[in-house]
Amino acid sequence: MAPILADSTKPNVPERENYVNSGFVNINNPHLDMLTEDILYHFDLGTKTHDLPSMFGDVKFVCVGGSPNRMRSFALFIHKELGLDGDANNITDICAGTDRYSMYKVGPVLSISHGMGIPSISIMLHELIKLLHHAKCRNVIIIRIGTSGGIGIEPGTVVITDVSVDSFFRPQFDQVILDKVVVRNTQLHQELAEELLQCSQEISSFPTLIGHTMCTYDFYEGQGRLDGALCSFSKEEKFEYLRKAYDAGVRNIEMESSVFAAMCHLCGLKAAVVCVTLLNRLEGDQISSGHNVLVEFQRRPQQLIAKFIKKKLGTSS
Ligand SMILES: O=P(O)(O)O[C@H]1O[C@H](CO)[C@@H](O)[C@H]1O
Ligand SMILES: O=c1cc[nH]c(=O)[nH]1
Repeated sequence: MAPILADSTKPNVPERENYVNSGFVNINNPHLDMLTEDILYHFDLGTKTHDLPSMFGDVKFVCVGGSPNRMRSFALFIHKELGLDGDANNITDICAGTDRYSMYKVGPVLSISHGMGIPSISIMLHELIKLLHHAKCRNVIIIRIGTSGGIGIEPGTVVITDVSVDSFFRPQFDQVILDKVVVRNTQLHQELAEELLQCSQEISSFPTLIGHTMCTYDFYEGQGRLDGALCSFSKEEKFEYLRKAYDAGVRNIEMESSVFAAMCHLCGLKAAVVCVTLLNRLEGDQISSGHNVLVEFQRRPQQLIAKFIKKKLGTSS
């Protein structure tokens, strides 16, 4: 078993200490200075081929979510909400040269897809954080707008994560680096979470709460589902586990929040995770709501974030 080390950047320091770097993104990699060109391969962007400061220098909000279609819809929605000039339908995918991720820029808002699971979002975040650094962006807020399975709460509830926990309900992300496991802090920005909750109270058309989010490596066995191709536990064991999770403060389960929280924290990015719950896992495993209901649920985090962005920009009515 590889040794478990705490991250050298003191994972358990109060989060604020990471947000005092004049607002710039903290890149902690001395090797990058040695590169004559940095190629962001999965974005099809690079420091020699693109003028990143002029393309992205004004970005203040980055919204990420699993699906390319959702992130395009969000871009169209935010274009309308911010009352920006031009035809939103002309918004183009900045990463069209690769089919890994989709990226749309709408005024100060960047909307990017990250695929499913920790490895996929982690690759995206490495390149996104370097992009924000190369573009000299300052005071960026990053928010994951996703879907999740709820525990003991009404489907359609929006959960704002205070801390992401692992399958053992520990507030940590274990990053394997070479032959070591480095333990990283998964706390999200508390003030930002409170601000978002405040915004949700002004919308009030759907329930919203702050709670712990459990991040797993899998949708089926990893989330205690009885309906995967493989299942080695009983119904009773499943419910015992989900009840334990609930008692530990977990209100929803998804698959990216831990590495998202850890990487954003280390790089000094103010981050939030806002996920709608598609079902109550104490009532079932299959996502059986109709298409229209699911589409409406997925819009809830978008509505909340649009309200928040407008408020921040001072364009809220
Ligand atoms: O709705 P998104 O952002 O894709 O997130 C959730 O949905 C996927 C599983 O269906 C996982 O990626 C999970 O984290
Ligand atoms: O149950 C669910 C629903 C959406 N996403 C997940 O990861 N789990």
